[in-house]
Amino acid sequence: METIKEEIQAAGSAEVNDEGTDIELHMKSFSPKGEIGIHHLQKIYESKKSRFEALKNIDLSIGTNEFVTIVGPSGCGKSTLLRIVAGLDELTDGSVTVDGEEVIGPGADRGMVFQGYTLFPWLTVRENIEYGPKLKGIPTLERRSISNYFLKVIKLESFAKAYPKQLSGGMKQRVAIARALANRPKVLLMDEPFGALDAQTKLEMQEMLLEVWEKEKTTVLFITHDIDEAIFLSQRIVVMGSNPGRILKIFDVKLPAQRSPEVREHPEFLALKRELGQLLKHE
Ligand SMILES: Nc1ncnc2c1ncn2[C@@H]1O[C@H](COP(=O)(O)OP(=O)(O)OP(=O)(O)O)[C@@H](O)[C@H]1O
Repeated sequence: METIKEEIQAAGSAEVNDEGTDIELHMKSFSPKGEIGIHHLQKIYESKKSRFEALKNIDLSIGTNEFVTIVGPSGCGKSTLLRIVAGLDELTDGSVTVDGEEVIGPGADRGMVFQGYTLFPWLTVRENIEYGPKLKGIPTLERRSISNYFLKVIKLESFAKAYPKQLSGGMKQRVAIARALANRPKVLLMDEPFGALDAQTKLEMQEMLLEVWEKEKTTVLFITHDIDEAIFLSQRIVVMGSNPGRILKIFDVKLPAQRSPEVREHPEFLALKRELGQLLKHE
């Protein structure tokens, strides 16, 4: 076992306890940054017959380990913006940077979680989590320590060998989050990840996501239609309007950093909910 311990510690990212039975991954060697810069971004969808300005003059800076949520009416360009930050869509003008480096395509520094369950059905939960690290050529032993760590974080250790079809919707999304995080992204991009879940599961997932975010120190850019969800999760909320897609207003969420379920009754929560509701009603 000593050999395993040495091998993992040499990799600089994990430690084995004294018994050597439980491989525990630590974040020592992991120094996340994840500053996102969106500068004068414009996106035009153009075909022979039509021209549609989906995003106009978007300027937004998101700091390291910040949790920012975008809300706005359907079609205002939220997903387009997120996909451009992910490098999945091309921008027309302006630029997007992560830690000062221009985004020119998808990269392991940005993890993505969508509403649809995008797990590989032919792989087990553990194999899904280990998929990214395996692609990167991370050795089996280290991959195992990564999946052990994230199985614990998402509280699905006993489902390591299960296949996606054996999981509930909430469990699948937990695995999707773990799979994205296993790549050690600096930025987690989430497009309505809890949109398809029932109300109770959604609340549980929100709490779990905040726990994970506090542990992992990743920057999160999150999209939702749900104002309560936006306020509960975020440090800042970006409200977008449509035609063309643009930023209307950015709100600081002045709630305690530690978000317990009771925070939903906080006067600041209720006041912000009213203000956001009013703003979105006119969009
Ligand atoms: N490939 C495309 N070609 C042309 N127009 C597109 C394309 N993709 C998106 N659009 C248009 O761009 C606009 C923004 O779409 P987007 O999906 O980003 O909005 P959204 O705010 O995420 O909407 P929703 O909340 O309904 O998911 C919409 O009007 C959409 O029809």
